[in-house]
Amino acid sequence: MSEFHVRAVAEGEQRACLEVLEQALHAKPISDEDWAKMAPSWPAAGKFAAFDDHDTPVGISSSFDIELTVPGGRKLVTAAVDGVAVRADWTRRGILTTMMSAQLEDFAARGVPLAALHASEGVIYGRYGYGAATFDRGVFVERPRAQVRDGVGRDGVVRFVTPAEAVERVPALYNRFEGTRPGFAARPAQWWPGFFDRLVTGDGGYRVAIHSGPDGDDGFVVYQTIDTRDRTAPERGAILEIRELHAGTPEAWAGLWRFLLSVDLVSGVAGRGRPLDEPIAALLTDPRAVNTTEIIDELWVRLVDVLTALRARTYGTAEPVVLEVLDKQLPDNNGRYLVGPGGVERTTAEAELRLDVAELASLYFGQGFFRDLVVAGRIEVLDEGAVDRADALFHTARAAWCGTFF
Ligand SMILES: CC(=O)SCCNC(=O)CCNC(=O)[C@H](O)C(C)(C)COP(=O)(O)OP(=O)(O)OC[C@H]1O[C@@H](n2cnc3c(N)ncnc32)[C@H](O)[C@@H]1OP(=O)(O)O
Repeated sequence: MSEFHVRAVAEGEQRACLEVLEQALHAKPISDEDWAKMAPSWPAAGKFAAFDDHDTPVGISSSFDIELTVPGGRKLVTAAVDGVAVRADWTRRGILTTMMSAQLEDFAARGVPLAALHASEGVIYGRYGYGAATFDRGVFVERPRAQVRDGVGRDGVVRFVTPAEAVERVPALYNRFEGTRPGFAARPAQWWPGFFDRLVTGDGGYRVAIHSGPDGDDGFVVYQTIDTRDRTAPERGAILEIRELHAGTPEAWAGLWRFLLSVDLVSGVAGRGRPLDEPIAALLTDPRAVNTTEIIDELWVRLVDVLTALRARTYGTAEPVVLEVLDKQLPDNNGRYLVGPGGVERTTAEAELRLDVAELASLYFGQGFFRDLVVAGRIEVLDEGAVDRADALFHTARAAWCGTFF
């Protein structure tokens, strides 16, 4: 059997690595035109690949640095892991495992305290210390029933912009939002060409509309319409599918929804990947016009440096708890941590709860409960009183949401 070796991707090898990814994701081969758009978002830096005996790439794992807002509002440098794939004729030989090790060691050596990714499947990343940490919601709003309440979302103006204007204006607009929501991602310059520009200048028929309030532009939406009408059912209308909707103020958010629900010949507005606590039902006269179509994990998070990550966030009011963390890949993280509202430190005190770093990661953004993972046999309880304390410390009222795909 042929052997593989994993190394950093060299300049000029990116496109061949992207081909591995596109094939594994069952996408079309990348055209020259598409590559020209993608290339700025696909530098060699931050990529590890597996190569066969002929130095042909057969696996790829990529990342770039972003900043994520953690509970309490601080921003933490995070390795955004994207573009992970192994060619179908090379799977289940340990290539992903080798690439993940190389990548995690690189993050640790560079002092990057967090890593995050969107998982294609739920069974892959737990073994590398990642846990599902934020969640999002699919919604379908039935347009004929959906009346926005009077007196909200009326003060601003919504206007279409051309793809070229969107490419020029939206990044600066987004960067002004400065999210305080846990999970919010500051998008680096590298992110925009391959994700946003490619979307709005491509042939998917996406429209971009910007909302302006009293202080200027303060929100935007990217959507496409899918016409489901035919001669036998003309009343069916089109489905308007939101791809991105971000707003800097509640009024801008309400104004954008008011606009979307006003578009004619549309029977429903659908959105995937929306925040769990987006108050669409509260905005409408008939809350039953809003249907939740799915709730699914969004960001999988890895605490690369447990102490730095735990220290970066704030905690609720409760007596401190002693957690013993187990980390097979990054053993420097092994040990006990005293976590309380006053701060976090390493300790030699007796452990009260013992858990793997993946379980801790899944609770880090304040979603989910220690109690649930105890019930599921995923946290060892050494002191029963610690479970409620840990939940009071870690859980956050506001739903964590990233809203940025990578
Ligand atoms: C962040 C992102 O980019 S998400 C996108 C991920 N990419 C994809 O889904 C593209 C299609 N899939 C693939 O390219 C590959 O199957 C990968 C990358 C998911 C896995 O690569 P492989 O090289 O086969 O993984 P590797 O051999 O290291 O497997 C390690 C372990 O995970 C298990 N595993 C890996 N992938 C899967 C899977 N999709 N389903 C179930 N188990 C899996 C293996 O069985 C193995 O288990 P073991 O240690 O008990 O033997």
